[in-house]
Amino acid sequence: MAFDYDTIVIGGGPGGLATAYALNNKQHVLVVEGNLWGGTCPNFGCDPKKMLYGVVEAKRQGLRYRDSGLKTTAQIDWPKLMAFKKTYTDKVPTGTAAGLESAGIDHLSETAHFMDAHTLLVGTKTVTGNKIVIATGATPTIPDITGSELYQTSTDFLSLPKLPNKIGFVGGGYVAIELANIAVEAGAEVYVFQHNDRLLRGFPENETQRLRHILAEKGIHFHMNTTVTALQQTETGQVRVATDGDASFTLDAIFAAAGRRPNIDQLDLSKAGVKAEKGGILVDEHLKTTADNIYAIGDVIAKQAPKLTPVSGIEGRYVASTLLAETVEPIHYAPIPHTVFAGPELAQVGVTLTQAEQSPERYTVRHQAVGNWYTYHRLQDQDAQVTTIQDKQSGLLVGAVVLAINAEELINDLTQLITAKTPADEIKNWVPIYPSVASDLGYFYY
Ligand SMILES: Cc1cc2nc3c(=O)[nH]c(=O)nc-3n(C[C@H](O)[C@H](O)[C@H](O)COP(=O)(O)OP(=O)(O)OC[C@H]3O[C@@H](n4cnc5c(N)ncnc54)[C@H](O)[C@@H]3O)c2cc1C
Ligand SMILES: NC(=O)c1ccc[n+]([C@@H]2O[C@H](COP(=O)([O-])OP(=O)(O)OC[C@H]3O[C@@H](n4cnc5c(N)ncnc54)[C@H](O)[C@@H]3O)[C@@H](O)[C@H]2O)c1
Repeated sequence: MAFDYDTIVIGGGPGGLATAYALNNKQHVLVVEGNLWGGTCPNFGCDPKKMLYGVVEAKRQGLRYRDSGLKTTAQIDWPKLMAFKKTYTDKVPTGTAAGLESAGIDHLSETAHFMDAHTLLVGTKTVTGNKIVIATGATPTIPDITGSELYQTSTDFLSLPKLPNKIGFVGGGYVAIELANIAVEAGAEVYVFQHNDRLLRGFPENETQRLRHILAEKGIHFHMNTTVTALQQTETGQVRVATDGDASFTLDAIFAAAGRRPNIDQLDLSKAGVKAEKGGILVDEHLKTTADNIYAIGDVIAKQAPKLTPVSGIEGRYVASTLLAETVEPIHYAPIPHTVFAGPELAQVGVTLTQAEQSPERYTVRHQAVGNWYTYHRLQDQDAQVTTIQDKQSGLLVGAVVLAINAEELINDLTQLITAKTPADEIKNWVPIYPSVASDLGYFYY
């Protein structure tokens, strides 16, 4: 049977675009996007978030330097901050579509629905593909409670024309912590409601508690072991937030940050024989779904790997090389660093602290309070902490946790050492800029 396309990619985010560009010029490819070209990350995720974070963190750095010769009364002008964000985000959808156009990749701005394993309804058009790659990402989960229509999401937060005075976040994960930090730094009164006693699960508890303490000192009110049970609009347009405890709260806005669910509602997966569970589309170690000709990648799949932009890209390029018969190997993930941008940042990579503590015969764990080291003293980051995990037999670095200003940079450098399996004596011959984050690297390696 002749198909319209060799491969159709559903979703024009980091994963789908990586697939399409890797297949381009080798296959006849179509990409379909039902909302904004570029997907979550550049339109309502990582990129706009970090533009806001960069500015509020500059204000915070000013405060850190207040006893170091910097006189500052910096304040955040929210409308101008939003305008700054829009200087980047406004151009993303058109710029992304223009990039596809100039690369000669066919693309349709419509939502796709399966009709069968090879056929999609895209708007009013029917298109067929030999292979199909699902890269439809994820969307915020809205807790199912009375008044849930009053919840806003991270997408709304990142476009707020005016910063509300009193803001609540439900959830204690990446989104809640990062946005709560931006909101409190920008001058809002901020409440975080977490249904259990653990923030940022997946990161070591000691570090998450330190971070919570730092954020509480900035003014964030943490309500742990608190479940929000109902929301109600007040006559003045505020939101009354009822909880399972004694307290209730009247806020100007409340945001659901209770995780993200896979974008599969519109796909009609059953018509194509593709199976999914709560965490996402089921795939094998080649990222093939339960239908033989259909693959799935990125945030939409059920997986152990973190749901992050670079991971979607890796999976997109991997599936492309599978489709081009360039590889028959199962997907392999290099160590994946992740960071919570919360002023300071909490970052980790590789073997986790829990894994290391469970196998003391295998790993050496070193916790270092580095606040008095030159780098962190200069930055006035007295709380900085670095934990390294080394393999006892080889002496190689295999994991790290960093809670510090610029943790993203240090964790990137440590990731490089872990990935390249760089031994300590090789670092000694390496000449980084001094003084810099990289010039500390040797001190983390024994
Ligand atoms: C607030 C926030 C901050 C984040 N910060 C970071 C960060 O700092 N670093 C990081 O690495 N990650 C971050 N992430 C996660 C990151 O955004 C995602 O991991 C990444 O965007 C996933 O890429 P994807 O291509 O798999 O999915 P997406 O980017 O979600 O793209 C999927 C696309 O598919 C489209 N689509 C869905 N259904 C259909 C359909 N039926 N037909 C056609 N198109 C469809 C969607 O409209 C969307 O554009 C953040 C996420 C959020 C929400
Ligand atoms: N810096 C980054 O890399 C970054 C930033 C933002 C988002 N992300 C990605 O986006 C994903 C989603 O982030 P997220 O913060 O929405 O999810 P998350 O999974 O990180 O955290 C969800 C939080 O909500 C809580 N929760 C779950 N169900 C709840 C309920 N019914 N009521 C109240 N609380 C509930 C959980 O205990 C958890 O604390 C992340 O896991 C990550 O993959 C990454």
